[in-house]
Amino acid sequence: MSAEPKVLIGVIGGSGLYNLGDLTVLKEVHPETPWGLPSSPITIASLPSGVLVAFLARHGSNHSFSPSSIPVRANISALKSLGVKAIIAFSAVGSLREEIKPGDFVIPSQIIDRTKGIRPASFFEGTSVVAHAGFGDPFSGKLTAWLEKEVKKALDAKNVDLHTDKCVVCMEGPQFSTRAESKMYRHWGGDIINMSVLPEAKLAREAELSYALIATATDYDSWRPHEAAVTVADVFKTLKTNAEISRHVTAAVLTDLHAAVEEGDILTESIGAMKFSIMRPATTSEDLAKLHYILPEYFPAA
Ligand SMILES: CSC[C@H]1O[C@H](OP(=O)(O)O)[C@H](O)[C@@H]1O
Ligand SMILES: Nc1ncnc2[nH]cnc12
Repeated sequence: MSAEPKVLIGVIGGSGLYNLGDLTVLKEVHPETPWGLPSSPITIASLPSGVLVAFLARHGSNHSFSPSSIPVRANISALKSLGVKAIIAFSAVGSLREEIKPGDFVIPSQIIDRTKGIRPASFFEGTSVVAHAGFGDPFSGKLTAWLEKEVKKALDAKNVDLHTDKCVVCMEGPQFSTRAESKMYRHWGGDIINMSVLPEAKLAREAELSYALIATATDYDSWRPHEAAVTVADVFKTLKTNAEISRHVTAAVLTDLHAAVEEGDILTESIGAMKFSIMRPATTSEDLAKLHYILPEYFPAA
């Protein structure tokens, strides 16, 4: 009897990327988690190599969730419940640098948090548990390094530029930034801006999942003097091409990434990341059951 194929990699699609193209869809699941339902049903699909991938549309299949109302805890916990160990998240971003042109791809290494505290950003929120995850390096270093090499090869074939080691500013939205804010983010060291890498990256860290972002630039935000400030119409201009290139990237890298994840080294930073983060254990059976769903190693079944 052969073992069930594993779904080790989750892909989160952002604005414009609502499916991974013509992969073989095996099933769709929509698990009810302790934090509710994910944004959309999760598609389990097979690559031509037979490798399986779980795909989730961050804003829902019809883009029904605004960035501030995405059920991120449900999304991350649902992916983990399927056995996912590493997440590749795609995001449409504004560029804060002249050299990052609309149509370019960026794999960032840092985040500046400009969300407004209205998004639930921890699995421990509302429970008796107090925990503090390390977040100095908000993306998985090993996964990012692996992607930098392999995504570059895939993009070279399409003549698309890749920028690495950049800083993404995550703003609340839904309105875009003012010109003054956009200029300030450049002074702060921001290179690109979006509305959705947080709390996704924080929750992936708490769930001990490896997480990396592949950002696709759509516009120059609002910092350029004498140029119009960004509108959704600008974003739409490159969204379709960026989505096609994103599908090319996933088709090119996911089989080898699955092998690398299975081999294990990529996961060594994320697995065990929460081991010394918990200050106060669960004091109620409800909290224990809830957190067992996301971190069974530290919250064993009663
Ligand atoms: C459509 S412009 C603003 C919207 O686009 C980005 O979405 P995602 O990161 O999911 O690709 C940005 O973060 C905003 O949510
Ligand atoms: N300029 C911008 N600001 C915030 N999120 C974005 N997503 C795409 N472009 C953006």
